[in-house]
Amino acid sequence: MARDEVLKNYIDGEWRDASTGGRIEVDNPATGETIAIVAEAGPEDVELAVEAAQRVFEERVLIDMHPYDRGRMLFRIADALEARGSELATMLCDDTGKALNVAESEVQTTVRYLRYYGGLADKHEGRSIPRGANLVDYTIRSPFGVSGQIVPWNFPLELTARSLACALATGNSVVVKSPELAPLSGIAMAEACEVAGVPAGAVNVITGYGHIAGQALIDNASVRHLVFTGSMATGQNVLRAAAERIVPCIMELGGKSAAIVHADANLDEVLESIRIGTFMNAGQNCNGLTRLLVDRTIADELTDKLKAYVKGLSLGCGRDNCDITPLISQRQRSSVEQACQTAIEQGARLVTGGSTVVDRDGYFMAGTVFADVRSDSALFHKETFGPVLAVTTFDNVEEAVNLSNGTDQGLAAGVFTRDIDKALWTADRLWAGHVYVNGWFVSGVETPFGGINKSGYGREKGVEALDGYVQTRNVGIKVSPPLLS
Ligand SMILES: NC(=O)c1ccc[n+]([C@@H]2O[C@H](COP(=O)([O-])OP(=O)(O)OC[C@H]3O[C@@H](n4cnc5c(N)ncnc54)[C@H](O)[C@@H]3O)[C@@H](O)[C@H]2O)c1
Ligand SMILES: C[N+](C)(C)CC=O
Repeated sequence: MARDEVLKNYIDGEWRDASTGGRIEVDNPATGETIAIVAEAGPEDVELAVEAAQRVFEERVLIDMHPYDRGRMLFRIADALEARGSELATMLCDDTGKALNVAESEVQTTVRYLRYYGGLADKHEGRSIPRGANLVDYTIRSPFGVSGQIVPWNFPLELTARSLACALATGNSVVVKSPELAPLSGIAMAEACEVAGVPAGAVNVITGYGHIAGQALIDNASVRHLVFTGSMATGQNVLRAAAERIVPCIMELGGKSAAIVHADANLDEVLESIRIGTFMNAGQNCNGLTRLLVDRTIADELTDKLKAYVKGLSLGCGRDNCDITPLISQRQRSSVEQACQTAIEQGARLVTGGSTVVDRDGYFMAGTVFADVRSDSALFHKETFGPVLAVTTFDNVEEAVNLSNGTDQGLAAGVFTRDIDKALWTADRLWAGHVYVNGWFVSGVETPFGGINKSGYGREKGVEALDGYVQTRNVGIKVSPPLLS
């Protein structure tokens, strides 16, 4: 792409400039340099996109397609993305700042979501309900219509695929609002849909700011289903708009997930989980390992190990596959720095890091560990979304579970122990959508994902996700006995 080319919105099968003529400059978080310019969609563009999606729904284009063919359409989108795999991984690296190996894995996960739900498209069945001799009764699992999908910047390609695949598999049409900080994945997804022959208007992708294009999407009367993945504050705003129109929502919000480390844990496994759970993608992971709850008897030993381990992690550009890559923006880095400052003011002990990296361009922040983090402090409760770990000690299993459950969120939780009884007892009591035992992020596209409490509701991933994209309707038929001659 030429640097001054403005990348367009994909609406009704066509590439369109923004009606406002507005544009958004996209920068590389590792350098601060502009890498692309995208059209800034306004309310008029959103209206056009929703109209196109609504027409597809009213004309029953996807509903009447054989589910097997909807599945094959998803396979073709997957093929189109896979064919550009290494190019897309590099794009993700530059657009979000993440490490190339993380970006490669995101592309693979994206392809797997599309194939997984493609395979399920003809298996999401209704049921027949026995009601006696003179009645036939069955259910139909119908799409909602236009699904408005709002995507965050931390995993923009796989999170676009995750919701879009479920929506198309079940016959909904889609308008995706890509994140303004990392909009290139949405464009790549639209390009793949075009290559795959997705009917015009079935998938529309707009790039624009949340408070303008996002707001116009959630307020649009024809949008009958919302999927929001992002922060709690924006999620509450989405819910208010949805409440006005009684629109169902899938809410995938943030977390403050804790790992419990018992005295018998394999500490090397714990450190490896911290490398990926806390520091991968600069800690910008909704289900990241952000709090470490450690048995007091091993707290000093583990904190010393942690200090050496985190200092030894490589920091640098995503293209060099470093462990700690830049944050998405200067604003995000300032917010993380502020959280560190508050932690110190509230009595936490800085073990390592805590500051921005000043000797290079980009939005880098050192890998940071705080010990003695009090359970009433902001660092214990508030999502930081940066490379920061908060360590707190416990004296017994009940206290560990209470500390883990002691925030108003509940996306993920973990336990490290060699004792299977202790692991199962704890897993049962950890109030979170996911419990990881002896390894962080041990889940896949086929395992259901979602929050408890203020981390949201509804499930993405796994077979369960499809249920959130359909409404069950019932047909009851009175059968009259035939006239006997
Ligand atoms: N649970 C999950 O699956 C999951 C996955 C990834 C990220 N997250 C969460 O996302 C957050 C980070 O992402 P973020 O900073 O992009 O979140 P964000 O809430 O700032 O933005 C998310 C999306 O919402 C849009 N938006 C902003 N204001 C809007 C408005 N008024 N109306 C409609 N849309 C609007 C943005 O443009 C963006 O596309 C973290 O809290 C993280 O935990 C959750
Ligand atoms: C997309 N995921 C689940 C890997 C990390 C969420 O931010």
